[in-house]
Amino acid sequence: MPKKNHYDVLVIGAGPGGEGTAMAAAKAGKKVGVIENRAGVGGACVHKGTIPSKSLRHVVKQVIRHKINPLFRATGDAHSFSYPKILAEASRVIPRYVDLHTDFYTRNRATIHIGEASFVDANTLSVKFSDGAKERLTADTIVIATGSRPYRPADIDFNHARIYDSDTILDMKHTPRSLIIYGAGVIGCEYASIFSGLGIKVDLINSREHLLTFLDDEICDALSYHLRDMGVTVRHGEEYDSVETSDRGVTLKLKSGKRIHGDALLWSNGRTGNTDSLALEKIGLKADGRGQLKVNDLYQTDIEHIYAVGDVIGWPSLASASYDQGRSAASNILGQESRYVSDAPTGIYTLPEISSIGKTENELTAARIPYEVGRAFFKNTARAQISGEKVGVLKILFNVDTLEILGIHCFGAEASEIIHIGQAIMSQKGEANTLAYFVNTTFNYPTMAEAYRTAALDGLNRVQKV
Ligand SMILES: Cc1cc2nc3c(=O)[nH]c(=O)nc-3n(C[C@H](O)[C@H](O)[C@H](O)COP(=O)(O)OP(=O)(O)OC[C@H]3O[C@@H](n4cnc5c(N)ncnc54)[C@H](O)[C@@H]3O)c2cc1C
Ligand SMILES: NC(=O)c1ccc[n+]([C@@H]2O[C@H](COP(=O)([O-])OP(=O)(O)OC[C@H]3O[C@@H](n4cnc5c(N)ncnc54)[C@H](O)[C@@H]3O)[C@@H](O)[C@H]2O)c1
Repeated sequence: MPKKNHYDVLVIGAGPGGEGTAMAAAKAGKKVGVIENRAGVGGACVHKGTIPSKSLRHVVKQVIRHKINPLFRATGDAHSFSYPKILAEASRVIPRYVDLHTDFYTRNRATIHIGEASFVDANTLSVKFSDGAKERLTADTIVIATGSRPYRPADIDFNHARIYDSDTILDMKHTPRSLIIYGAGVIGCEYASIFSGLGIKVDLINSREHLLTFLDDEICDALSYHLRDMGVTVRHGEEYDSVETSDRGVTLKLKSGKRIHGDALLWSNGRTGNTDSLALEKIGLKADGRGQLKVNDLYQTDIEHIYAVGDVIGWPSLASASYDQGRSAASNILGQESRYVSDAPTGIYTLPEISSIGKTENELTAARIPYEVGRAFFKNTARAQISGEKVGVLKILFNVDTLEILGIHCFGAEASEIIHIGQAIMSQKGEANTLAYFVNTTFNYPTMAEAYRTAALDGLNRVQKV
């Protein structure tokens, strides 16, 4: 094998997981190669997932403001914003992001090979290029960061012009009047917000009994209320039976006998790990039924020098966690101390957004931990009064005896930013993590962070001894 084709570390996939690994290993002086089967770096995160959906949401938020703000309403007709137009605006961020991150690889001398990787043996990968040519690369260590893609049941015709998943919805060329979303997980709820925000009638079909069951009940209820308030019809406990299509639309038949009609269908019911093209059988590794790989706390697969990070290992399947898992895998490869990523906060970009960290009320009750709740409603903060973003609440759950903060749950504007203040305090050891911080520290005013002080005072008032 020519020396130029041998690497210390070879990474498959240039999404957040692959980038985190590649950057950390390259900075430590390792010779790093990255194999990526898309034309540009960034992974599904940049091309199909986090970045386009958040950018789309950002533009939709601007449209909503435009529609409701009397100052702008007089200047034009907000209804002329079609989905393709909004998509075009939102998509501008992608090439900028790809250029920026390509530079990161180049500056750190990590070589990118654009092609499809598959195993030849446990130290050799074959790369198939778009023209059919192949090249072999070898490495001491290999990191699988191949991510995931939408799960597509065999009985749904995803080639039909009216049926989309979260990848293909980013190519939709028309503005439907009504949209059925099947699957009310994070992706389903975020897109329900986006499309209802555009004035499109949305039917959100959930196979479970509540939305996003991992959230605190109160936050779940608030999300349901606000989705319905935006015109989304939410149906729980429903399972699809079949999908019928015509040139004009889609009918989703449910096992309960209901027939839901829509101009288009967005299927967002789970994802599959990208492992089927890796020829894992050549090295004796096996993915589970969802295409995911099992790893230990060091992100090693059953083969010591083959690691896996990101969506391909399943939970929590977040860009934030994937990047840090990649950095941790690199630390392990380098023989340094590393962190198993188990503390990622939840950030859900519905309208309004949701963020949380730590335990929910249900979890604390089940564990018989004596806790109390301190709440602050955004409508009572000066900053929310000024910005007009008055919907929202910050909840702090704390131990009644020690005042230790056990969980923070936030619903409303900038929730995913605000959460980090609480996260920083919760990560302190011992007495440094108490409610007292928020009442004994002066914060900028007017800010949304004021909600922490209000919630802490509310909580303390509840535990004052009589
Ligand atoms: C609609 C949507 C919205 C999301 N929003 C958020 C959010 O707001 N916040 C958040 O934290 N997370 C969000 N996520 C999740 C986030 O995008 C993923 O967790 C993240 O992309 C996972 O990173 P990764 O590096 O594991 O994989 P990916 O980003 O999927 O990258 C893996 C790359 O490897 C490539 N690849 C696969 N197989 C091969 C092969 N054999 N050879 C070469 N290359 C290969 C893939 O094509 C891909 O480009 C969202 C996801 C979706 C779908
Ligand atoms: N803001 C964010 O952080 C964000 C946004 C979008 C997506 N994501 C990530 O993408 C991942 C995929 O999102 P999603 O909405 O496609 O899927 P999801 O895992 O949230 O679930 C979507 C739906 O699929 C079904 N489902 C999922 N797993 C199932 C199982 N094991 N058994 C039965 N039914 C199951 C459920 O009906 C659920 O309503 C999420 O796990 C999330 O981490 C994150």
